[in-house]
Amino acid sequence: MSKSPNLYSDSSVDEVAARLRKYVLNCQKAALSRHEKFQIAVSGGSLPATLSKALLAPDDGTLDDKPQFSKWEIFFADERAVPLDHEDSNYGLLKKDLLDKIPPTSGSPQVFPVNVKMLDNTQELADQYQETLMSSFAGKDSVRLPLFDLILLGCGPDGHTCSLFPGHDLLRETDAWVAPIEDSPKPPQRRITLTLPVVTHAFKIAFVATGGGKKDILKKILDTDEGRSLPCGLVNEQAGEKVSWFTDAAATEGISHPRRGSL
Ligand SMILES: O=C(O)[C@H](O)[C@@H](O)[C@H](O)[C@H](O)COP(=O)(O)O
Repeated sequence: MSKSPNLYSDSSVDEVAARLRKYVLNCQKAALSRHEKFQIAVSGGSLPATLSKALLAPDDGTLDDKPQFSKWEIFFADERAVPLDHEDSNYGLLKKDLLDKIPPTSGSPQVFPVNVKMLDNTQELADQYQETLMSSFAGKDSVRLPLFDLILLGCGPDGHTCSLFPGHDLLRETDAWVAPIEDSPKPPQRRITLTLPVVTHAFKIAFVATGGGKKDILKKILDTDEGRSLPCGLVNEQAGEKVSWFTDAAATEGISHPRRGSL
């Protein structure tokens, strides 16, 4: 069993964003030294806004403090089966919150949205996205699982993450890298998602959860046995110290998690 996840709790969202920036840039540095690119996956929800706050803050002038966006490959940890300009699209959200705001001088990331020609069939949408991952991660070699440098996730009030929901059959998926879901309890119902083995295989996994609305679920996930079987709890259990939680004081009130890391 791997060690516990790291838990960082700051007093404000601005401080969470500052810490997240440092963490993402550390991950970027490690990734660039491994393979000269930075391959990440991001979810929807409130994450893109916090990520934008983190990454678009002024840098300190050193290379280590600059997002080198031209070396980034951005994939989606989950996506809704809607057109890219639809208000429910995670791509659309990331575009609005982050991509459109990156100054031209900072370079442009390569972004991998879903193939909108497949929106009518979520199985095909998932299969196509898996093909996209295969060509980006496998090259000519066949790999068992894609190895993301970093996966950035949110945590839902029921403990879901990506579009992996508590008690859903998808949590038992072991073959597919990307799977369809047609009965998401969080609207819209039709989505695709990275599967649990892909998430836990990543080099690093970061959860960003802020605000008093996350307090009860974070306590459950981080402090109770029941929470271990929730999707976020499963990621914690299976990926251990590769996981870091970026939270604020409102979200962690009353938590007695054993390892409050410092970064
Ligand atoms: O597309 C989605 O619905 C998300 O990827 C989902 O997993 C989200 O990250 C959580 O629901 C947390 O959302 P909030 O950060 O808005 O609470």
